[in-house]
Amino acid sequence: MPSAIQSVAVFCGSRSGTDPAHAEAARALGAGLATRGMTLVYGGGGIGLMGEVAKAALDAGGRVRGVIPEFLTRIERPYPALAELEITSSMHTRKTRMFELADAFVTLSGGLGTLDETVEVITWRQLGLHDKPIIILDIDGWARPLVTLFDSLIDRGFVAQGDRSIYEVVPRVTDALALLTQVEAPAGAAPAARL
Ligand SMILES: Nc1ncnc2c1ncn2[C@@H]1O[C@H](COP(=O)(O)O)[C@@H](O)[C@H]1O
Repeated sequence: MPSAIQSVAVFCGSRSGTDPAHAEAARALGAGLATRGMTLVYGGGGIGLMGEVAKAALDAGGRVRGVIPEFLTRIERPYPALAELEITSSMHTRKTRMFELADAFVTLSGGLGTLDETVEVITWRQLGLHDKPIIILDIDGWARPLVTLFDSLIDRGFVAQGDRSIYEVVPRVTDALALLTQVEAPAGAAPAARL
């Protein structure tokens, strides 16, 4: 039975980028999820946009669940006030665990790690392993080159036309939050063993 979205994995940068709009968006997203009663699932770090989104969600009284591989705890420094932090043995188990904990995914601006996480949940949905909503935020034009690449892959016949509907691209945090309150959480997803 589909139900309301209760937990959202946010993929975002371990750096904050050059434009303060990215950090503002991270804070708005964290606070917005918290005030809507949605749990934030994220990579557990206390740095960059990851730290901003977690702090904002916690400050707004939200539930935050961090998932970080042991080797990264010294680099991405878990957010100090985080009560719920799972430490995994590898990047792969981190990604699988974040996938399991989330009803939906939101990509905020970030670097290569953010790209990897985003493309992975898109491809898992393309392969029919899940039906969870995927929202890409285009803050300060961050997502435009990515969307252009995806569209080019469709135009060149490497990706099916219908796969364009796997993800939504929105310009504002308020649009992402509105979508999350409208869509339903899918009934089931692939067991971790299939990921
Ligand atoms: N290859 C990767 N797969 C998944 N996640 C990764 C990978 N490389 C880095 N990450 C994590 O993603 C976030 C954001 O990284 P940015 O490169 O700053 O976007 C961070 O937690 C990385 O550990």
